[in-house]
Amino acid sequence: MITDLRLLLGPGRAHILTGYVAWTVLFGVLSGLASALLVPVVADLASGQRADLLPLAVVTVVAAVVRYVQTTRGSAAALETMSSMHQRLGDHVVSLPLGWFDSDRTGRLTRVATDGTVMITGIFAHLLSPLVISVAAPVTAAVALFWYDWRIGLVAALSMPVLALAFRFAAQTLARGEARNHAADVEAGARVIEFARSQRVLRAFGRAVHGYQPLEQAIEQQRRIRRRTLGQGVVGLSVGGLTVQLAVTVLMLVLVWLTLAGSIAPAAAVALIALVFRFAGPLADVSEYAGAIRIAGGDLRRLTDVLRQPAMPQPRASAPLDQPGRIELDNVTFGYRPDTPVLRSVSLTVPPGSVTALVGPSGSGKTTVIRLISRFWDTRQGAVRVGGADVRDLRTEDLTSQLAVVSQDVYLFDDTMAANIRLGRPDATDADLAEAARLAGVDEIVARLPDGWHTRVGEGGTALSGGERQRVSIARALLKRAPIVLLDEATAALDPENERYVQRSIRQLAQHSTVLLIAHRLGNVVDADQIVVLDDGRVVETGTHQSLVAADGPYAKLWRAMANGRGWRLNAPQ
Ligand SMILES: Nc1ncnc2c1ncn2[C@@H]1O[C@H](COP(=O)(O)OP(=O)(O)OP(=O)(O)O)[C@@H](O)[C@H]1O
Repeated sequence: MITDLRLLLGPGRAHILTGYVAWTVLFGVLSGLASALLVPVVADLASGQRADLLPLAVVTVVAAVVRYVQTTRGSAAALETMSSMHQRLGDHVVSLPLGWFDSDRTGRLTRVATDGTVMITGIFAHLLSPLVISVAAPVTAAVALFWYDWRIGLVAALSMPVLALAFRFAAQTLARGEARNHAADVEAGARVIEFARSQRVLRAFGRAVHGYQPLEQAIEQQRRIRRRTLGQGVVGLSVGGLTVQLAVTVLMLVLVWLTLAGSIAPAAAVALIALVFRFAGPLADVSEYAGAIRIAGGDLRRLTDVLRQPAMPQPRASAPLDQPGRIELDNVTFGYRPDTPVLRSVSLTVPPGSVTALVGPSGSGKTTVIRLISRFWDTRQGAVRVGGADVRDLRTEDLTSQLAVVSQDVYLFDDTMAANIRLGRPDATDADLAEAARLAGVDEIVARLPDGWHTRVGEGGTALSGGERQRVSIARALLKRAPIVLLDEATAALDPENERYVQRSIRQLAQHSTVLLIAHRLGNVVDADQIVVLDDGRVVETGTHQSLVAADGPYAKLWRAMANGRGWRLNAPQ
């Protein structure tokens, strides 16, 4: 756990944690010492002598001061860990390959990032400190028992490994149960999100009212696992508690025996009983704290696991972009999974300032090409170059400054229309914004919205249609004026009005930028300077529309299928 907390704090700040733990141990030792110093006081009082209270008073005052410092150090360490946690998570998540963000991991990340704050406060305030004190104080009390009577000290020392084993068993049982609970919670959470997201489909097929089986099964499984964990947790805690009781009983028996045998004076025996309870009292809590610490440790580990995920390697400085606007895939073989290649030895060049259309049947790898150029993933074989530089030799900010991406799954933030378009270039003037919006046909959408430019578009842009969202995304790209525009035309929005705007925007974009587009519209394919045909992850043809139709190869078949309204199918009948 300490390693995970250090990782969250980041390099150069681990001393905050070490300092806090040191102060906590010191406080635990002092409170154990204060109990030990009670022994002579009680013994003197029991035998009717005058007791010297000074050492006890000094240690108590010092312990109070140490407690104050320890608590303030604890709050500071908790605050520091929380703020650095969010910062480090944020910094790291943006450097992870997009392949990492599957729905399970995203759900888990959401959970750890939101629960993380509460969890870290809890670790410092309610777990780490009590646990350290509950161990340091009894250990000091055991040393004191040795000091007063080595035989009782020996029994206390011998009981410690047995107690440690019992606490370990309790902690492991609780932690194992919690890990099962967590997995069941994540599964149930993912199914709830799936249920909410699939409402449209479920309702369309009349399934919503009949219950959603995967969700019901996940909730039932969650309930079963929680019940089992609860039972096992009780067993674990009972074993820890009973072992402490056993240790106390043995200590008391030895003490009584030694007193009856005359080895210990009755007054001293009374004082030692107090010390035995001081030894055992905090230990009784250890199994509970240790269990809770293990559980929190599991949560913490899930949080730091995100930080341990290898980030996309970044060069210290970017390679020079000596061929601005040029895109090149050089013998690229890539698969999302190592055993299933999606692109096979793909080589293609998009000259600066040209419009290149990427066509091919569904699943042929067109979107994957765009993802590799954007470096959402790294290719394992071959090279992807942007502006003449391998994308792996460019820092993220330098690569993204070269690219504007208009994808099918346009994400709009729950902000105003203006703010969503300004994402392309935050410092754009109002006039530039209006011009980009006009070209992409967003001004028409804005005119229809109740608050015009100030209308919030809802999370994910739910207030707009698919075609309208893509127009907003094109306006972003127009505003950004990046040297390269990667455009994945929306198949879902093939209405003539959209088509008109997209074509006009592409013409406009082509004036300043290289355009690589995944084309689904006849007009954009015919007008392209170059057409690259992909089939099953391979480039099967390259040329202009005329040359490819004349060649009467795969493109000509595609073209005829498309013109006949049957969509892109390489094997469509001619
Ligand atoms: N994140 C992913 N993980 C695993 N496989 C993926 C992933 N994304 C795409 N694929 C697979 O890679 C192959 C190529 O997909 P890609 O999206 O590049 O094709 P496409 O030509 O753009 O298809 P479409 O025209 O239908 O969008 C498909 O078999 C697809 O199932």
